[in-house]
Amino acid sequence: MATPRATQRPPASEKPQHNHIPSHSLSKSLNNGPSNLHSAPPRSSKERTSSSRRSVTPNSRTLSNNNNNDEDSGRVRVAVRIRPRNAEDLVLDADFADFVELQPELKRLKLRKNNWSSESYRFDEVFTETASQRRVYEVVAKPVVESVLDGYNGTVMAYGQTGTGKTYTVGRLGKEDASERGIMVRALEDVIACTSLTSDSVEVSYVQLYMESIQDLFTPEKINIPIYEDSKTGEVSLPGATVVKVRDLDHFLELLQVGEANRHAANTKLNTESSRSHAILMVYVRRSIQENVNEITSQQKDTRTDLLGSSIPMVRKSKLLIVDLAGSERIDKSGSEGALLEEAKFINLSLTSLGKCINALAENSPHIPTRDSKLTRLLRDSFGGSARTSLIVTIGPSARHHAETTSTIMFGQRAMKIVNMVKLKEEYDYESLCRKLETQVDQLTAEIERQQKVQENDKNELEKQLRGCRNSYDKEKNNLVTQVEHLTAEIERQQKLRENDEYEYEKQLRECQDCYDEARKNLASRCELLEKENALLDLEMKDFLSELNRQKDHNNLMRDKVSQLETSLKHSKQHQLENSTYQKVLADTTQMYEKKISELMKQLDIECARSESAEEHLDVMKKLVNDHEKTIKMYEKKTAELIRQLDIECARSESTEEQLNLMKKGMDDHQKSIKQYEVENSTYQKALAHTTQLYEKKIAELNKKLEDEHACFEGAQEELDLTKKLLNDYQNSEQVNLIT
Ligand SMILES: Nc1ncnc2c1ncn2[C@@H]1O[C@H](COP(=O)(O)OP(=O)(O)OP(=O)(O)O)[C@@H](O)[C@H]1O
Repeated sequence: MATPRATQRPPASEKPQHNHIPSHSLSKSLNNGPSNLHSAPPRSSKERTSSSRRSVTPNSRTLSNNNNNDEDSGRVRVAVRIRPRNAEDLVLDADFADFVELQPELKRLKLRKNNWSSESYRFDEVFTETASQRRVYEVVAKPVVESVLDGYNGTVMAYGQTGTGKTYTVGRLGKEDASERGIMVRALEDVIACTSLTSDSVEVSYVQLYMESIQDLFTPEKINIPIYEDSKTGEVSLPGATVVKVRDLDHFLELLQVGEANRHAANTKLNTESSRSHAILMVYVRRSIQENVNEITSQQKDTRTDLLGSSIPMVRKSKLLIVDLAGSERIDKSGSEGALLEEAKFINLSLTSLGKCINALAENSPHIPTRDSKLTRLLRDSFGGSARTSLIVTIGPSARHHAETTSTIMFGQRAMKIVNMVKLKEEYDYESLCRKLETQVDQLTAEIERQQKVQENDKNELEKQLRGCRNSYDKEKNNLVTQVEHLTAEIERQQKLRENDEYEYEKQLRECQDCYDEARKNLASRCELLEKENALLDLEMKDFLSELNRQKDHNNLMRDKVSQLETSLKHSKQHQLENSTYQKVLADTTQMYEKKISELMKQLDIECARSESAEEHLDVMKKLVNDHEKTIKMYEKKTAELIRQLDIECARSESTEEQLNLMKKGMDDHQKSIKQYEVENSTYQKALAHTTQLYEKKIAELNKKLEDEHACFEGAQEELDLTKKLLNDYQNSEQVNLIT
């Protein structure tokens, strides 16, 4: 219940309804089915919400200005629902049909006053006792929910006497049977389905108003929660209440169950099954808008791009109130006493002040007593404010409650006269812009840091590679140098060895040659000597032989002589007697000759032995010559082998020299590639410096942008604070005026 429309000034951030009137894809199904309380607005095919929505694809949300129901679109819609008869009703009220007559096809309800007169009342919808929960939701609440999704505040409220089905209609969880789900669950189901998990948010608070104290149903310890009214926007909120961000429907069902349990616990404490409090579910929907660029007028474009030179994201922050009021029975009829009476008075106070406000609004009264109770303060926006409101009034079938039913019907009738001025709750989403820019700056900074890191890494990698190359080059160079040194040393050593060997071999060869020559010479001289000796010996032998022969001849002669002598001796012996002297001389001569023969024989033996030994010596010498010849041959073979080895060594030395040349060439190539690396490295460093400069420039620009944006934001904030202050002052002065 807001101040009269004439006195309301739409805040700068809000748009009057004639610009945008909500509609939503969800009504599509309804347009073909049963009519709903709020006229279904036509859709533009252009506007579509993003595909990241949680389920169905929403349709157009823009209305043409010449909508026929334009005048009527802000009116509070009222439907009436009758509870099916229960056992008690069946026993006690057989005459019910005579008291109330429902004409759903005419959307009328007839109440019989007395036997001869009855009154007929027209509603936006009349639900019979067979109406399903789904139909009630779709007709009563769904248009409001769609409106909320389009950025308008909305209220769905159940009003009626105790036990007529308010909680059943609004708060039924339908745990066992989903078809029994009430408005709260179905509304959240649609809200969750039509919002994006990433860009939108759905939050809920659940409170009860009991004896003018607001208690948090999520955190029941929180009582006496103060109401905050935004003097500028007229928005009513409960900053002290727990706000829970809804993840999904199951999460919401859990939350609602907790709230219901807390509400039930409070009722049980009061020893009653009926709800003694008003339960209010507040659903805060925040949706970011991805507007079609073609649909933004150039003026809008200017205002949305002036500040930062780039488009500012828009956000729609709407609120849905689903209210399950306490029973509206009369105190005298309920027969309450003591504490219950006090409680009933409070319930009545809030309901009475709600009734008063409704009356004042219905009669276009200049003063609406919204501040009389917390309920009316909380519902300030719902009746005569900027919200789209649907009211479902529940009645019981019992004729015994004739007065309550009539009063409920009259309440509904008066509420139908109230016309709200629904306003789009759209504003610049500075928060998300700030977040977006901060994220962008963070991302850019991170990107720059990443790039710098990458470049640094590249540089390090290149330097590492270069170092590696240099190291491997140095290593290789050192290796090569060492190898060359080794090889040179080896070659030198080999050469030295070779020279030594050569020298040694030559020496040996020379020695061998000398030995050989010497041996040959010796052999030759020896041979000569031996030959000479041989010749001598031959001569001697010949002499000996001739001598021997001569001696033999002499001997033979001697023998002949001896035989002659012997004959003579015989003769002599004969004559011995004749000549003893002669005999003696003969014996002496024989003796002397025998002695000479034995000496000659001895000499002959000696000469033979000498000749044998000379022959033996000759054999030895011949053997020695043979051995010498063999040794010479062996030396020749060895020399040939050494010459062959020398050739191999020469070939090896040549190949080593070739290898050395190759290595030197490799070294030159390495040096060339290192030079190339150095050139590349300097190019990379230049590019790095250039990129770094670019990024630094970019960061500076972004920082400047951010600072400008902060400055704008602070300016706007200051303006906001100033306006708030002015409005507060104005309200204070108005209150002072009212009191006076
Ligand atoms: N349309 C309906 N169909 C079937 N049962 C219903 C219907 N409406 C109400 N009831 C039943 O009637 C009883 C009372 O309903 P409910 O508690 O919703 O009334 P209420 O108006 O919320 O009462 P209170 O104000 O005392 O809390 C419940 O048992 C409920 O299940």
